[in-house]
Amino acid sequence: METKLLLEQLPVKTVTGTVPDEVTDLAVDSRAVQPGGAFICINGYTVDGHDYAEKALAAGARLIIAERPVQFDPDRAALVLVDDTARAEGLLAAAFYGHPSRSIRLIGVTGTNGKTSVTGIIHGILRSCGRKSAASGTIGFDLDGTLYESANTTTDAVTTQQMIRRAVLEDCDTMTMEVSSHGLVEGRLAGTEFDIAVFTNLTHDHLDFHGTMEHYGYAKGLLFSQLGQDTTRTKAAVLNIDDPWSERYRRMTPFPVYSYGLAENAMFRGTDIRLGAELTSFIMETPEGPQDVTMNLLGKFNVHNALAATAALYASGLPLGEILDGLRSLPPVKGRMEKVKADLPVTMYVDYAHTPDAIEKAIDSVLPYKTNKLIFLIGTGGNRDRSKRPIMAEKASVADYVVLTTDDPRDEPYDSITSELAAGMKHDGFACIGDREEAVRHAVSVAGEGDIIIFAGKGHEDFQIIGNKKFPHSDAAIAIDEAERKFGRKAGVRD
Ligand SMILES: CC(=O)N[C@H]1[C@@H](OP(=O)(O)OP(=O)(O)OC[C@H]2O[C@@H](n3ccc(=O)[nH]c3=O)[C@H](O)[C@@H]2O)O[C@H](CO)[C@@H](O)[C@@H]1O[C@H](C)C(=O)N[C@@H](C)C(=O)N[C@H](CCC(=O)O)C(=O)O
Ligand SMILES: Nc1ncnc2c1ncn2[C@@H]1O[C@H](COP(=O)(O)OP(=O)(O)OP(=O)(O)O)[C@@H](O)[C@H]1O
Repeated sequence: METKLLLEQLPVKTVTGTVPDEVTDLAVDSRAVQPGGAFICINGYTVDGHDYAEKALAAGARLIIAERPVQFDPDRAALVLVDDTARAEGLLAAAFYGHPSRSIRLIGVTGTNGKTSVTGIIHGILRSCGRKSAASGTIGFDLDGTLYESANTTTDAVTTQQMIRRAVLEDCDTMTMEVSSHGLVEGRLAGTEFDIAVFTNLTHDHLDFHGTMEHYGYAKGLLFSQLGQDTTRTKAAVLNIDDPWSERYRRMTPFPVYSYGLAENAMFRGTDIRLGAELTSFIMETPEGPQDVTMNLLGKFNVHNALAATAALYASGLPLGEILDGLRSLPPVKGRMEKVKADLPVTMYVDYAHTPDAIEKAIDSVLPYKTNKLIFLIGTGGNRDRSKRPIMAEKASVADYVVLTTDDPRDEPYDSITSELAAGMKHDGFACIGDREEAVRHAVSVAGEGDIIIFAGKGHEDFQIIGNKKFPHSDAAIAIDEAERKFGRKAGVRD
């Protein structure tokens, strides 16, 4: 791309050195720099990208975008100073990749819980209708059925624009993105044009980063204000009427609102909900009248997620009949109240609940058909929001027996995590076992025939991060192994 055109995107303070006619690539990581490319220096939480400018130049960078002067040879490269390189990254990346978000229908999904689920439901419905679709988030980047790994729920701006561009080149008509509050606050989405913004809910999480719920709530609100003010465009906000924050988000955008939830005035409303161990049924009230829905997604929270996805797709113009056919045939979202497929005398689920609200919702989803004991295993990550730990255990106390363990302990000692969880327990029926494999085995060992066990916190993940290393880990595989041992029979794992 012509350097002149690229730099027109930015409020530039100064340009020094020899400006190349063209820039061949953009990078925020010196290790990814291509000869003839531009390197953007980001001051991160761990290191300062400005300290890697020299490496970037050695790798062939011809343009350095920085907030402060760095050493460079003015005959071989140029230095562009700006106020905020994180914002610059978004604007440059959007321009460099040809503003791909303008060439595709882009749906953004934000909220404390449910982003992965709603994103997966929208993507799954579109694909089941034979449409090409892309999705990005915690699970990775899914380009119409091919999954690529990604480092974050909402990736850095360069990666984000690259993904949208790939979706455009693959002729996807829609891309659905999980939008984290971190991503919004850090400007990872600067330069990204959303058509539809979806809000799931706002409850306690990430207060180590945002400080207060008020700041956290406003961070999520950025998605709605970033829909912009150009009302000649067909855009929409999809809001959960049961969450009080929706009223504030409604006021942040001039675009039409499609509401959903269980409250009476919701445009897409769930009533007559029947929760089962394998299926969920409900009536969906819609602008086209009531519809019967039976789906493989479990738990009341998934009724909310199904309503959100339906409202978003309806707002995008997909016929209601096609949306509901897709919803009815959708498999469970990976690792979200996903039943462990094994013929055993216990019913086991793997779930990703790692916030107080998600734990409450996961337990609520099995209470209607629980006949024996409910055993609930929860953990939390190390070196992250500690204030939620006792509240999580308090919510988990509704279960008959609770196993307190770790998700990704990182550098934090097991005991510090489990003891902070234990502080919130409301009864004595619990055990603290920091080693997650041992904890999973213990949960199974105390179960009797007819009991339900929920393993929460790791969901779809097949690893555990201990220290700074990833180790293979699967709650389901360990649970099946232990259950076979306990009940003295092969599990007969089903497809
Ligand atoms: C705390 C946080 O947000 N960290 C993010 C941040 O990392 P960082 O600031 O530590 O980066 P850094 O290592 O200091 O590097 C600074 C700069 O130097 C560059 N560098 C570094 C080394 C080198 O050799 N050369 C070089 O150029 C880096 O590429 C970077 O541009 O920037 C990275 C690149 O964009 C992110 O991957 C990383 O997310 C980490 C993995 C993370 O865990 N983030 C969490 C808090 C997060 O953002 N979570 C939300 C989801 C929340 C939810 O569940 O809802 C998310 O969207 O993922
Ligand atoms: N709408 C919802 N309301 C409350 N809890 C939910 C909802 N949807 C899912 N959950 C619970 O939250 C867990 C995580 O769900 P999901 O991964 O969809 O959320 P997320 O917002 O993507 O979370 P994360 O950003 O941590 O990946 C689920 O396993 C379930 O226990």
